[in-house]
Amino acid sequence: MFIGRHIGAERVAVGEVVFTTAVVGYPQALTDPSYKGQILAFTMPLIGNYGVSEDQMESDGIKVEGVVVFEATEPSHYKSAMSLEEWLAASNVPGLARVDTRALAQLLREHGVMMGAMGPAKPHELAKALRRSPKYEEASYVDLVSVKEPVELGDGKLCIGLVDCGVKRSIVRELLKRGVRLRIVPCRRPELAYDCDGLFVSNGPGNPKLLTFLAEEIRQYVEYRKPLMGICLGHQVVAMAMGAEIYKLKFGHRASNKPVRDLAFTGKTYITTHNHGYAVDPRGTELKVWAIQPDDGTVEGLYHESLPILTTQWHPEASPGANDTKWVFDKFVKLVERHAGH
Ligand SMILES: NC(=O)CC[C@H](N)C(=O)O
Repeated sequence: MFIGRHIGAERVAVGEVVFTTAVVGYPQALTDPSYKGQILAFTMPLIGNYGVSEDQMESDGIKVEGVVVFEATEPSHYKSAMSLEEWLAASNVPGLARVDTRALAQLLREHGVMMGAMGPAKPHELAKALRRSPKYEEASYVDLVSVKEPVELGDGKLCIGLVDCGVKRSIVRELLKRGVRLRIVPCRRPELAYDCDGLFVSNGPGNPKLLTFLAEEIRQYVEYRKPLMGICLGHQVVAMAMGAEIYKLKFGHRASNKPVRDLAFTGKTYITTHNHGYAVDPRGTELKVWAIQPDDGTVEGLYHESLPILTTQWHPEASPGANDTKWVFDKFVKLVERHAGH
């Protein structure tokens, strides 16, 4: 039990408690749909210094269930529209401040991530809320953050279909910047984009093992031998489609300075942004590993020798984080161009 100062919405939240060691980028993290179902603790002790503005949002609003910080600071930035506390209150999301989030991170590192409840309530009420809530691994979140109907964006010649499991705005921006047309389709209806020149499966929340319906669809798409890319949840789903196993990491990778070693294309080690609790074991499949996380050997990138498949477990769009691996988007768009004969 951690006791702190209640901030934000006056209500109880339940979710899987995870931590990020990112130092800046809290507006992007809080609005990343991949965090749906999770309570996010920041080990960086000062959160809120530069307030909140629309251009930092990765979706239409806060997606985490609850926020844990040491100090929720008052903003000082010319673009800031409101403080972290005001934003949480306006978004109906509870927060907990004055918590030793580094001690919380150590606890999660030792015992692994776990479900938690937080809010202005008595311990037994929180315990009850926790008991009543479905477990993170068993709950399906993608439908809550996917588009309901297809959306077309951009006006390039090349068309890329984007299967939306909760895509970050910065991924959409990176693809559009490269002059393509995007057809964003609901995660349950990927076939609406099969006639595009390439297919992209987005990041997203929850346990990838619950997405067998999507992996099955992607397996069929692979038969067309058209370009296919996945980021994070998308990487996991593409790997599942090719027969890979998924396992859960003890406490995940959530940071904006994780190393990724490129073993195949550039031979360099990059500083990258991560937000994943699950990982892929591609042994026994036709997929080849092109990138790993050197600290624990986690598979971070996959490709296929004869099919145009490219994936990353980390977030090359960064946001928040270093822009060192944006070239992965160039690589995919070139692949799509080549296959489309442009
Ligand atoms: N950012 C993501 O796409 C996260 C994928 C998945 N929910 C995981 O935790 O591993």
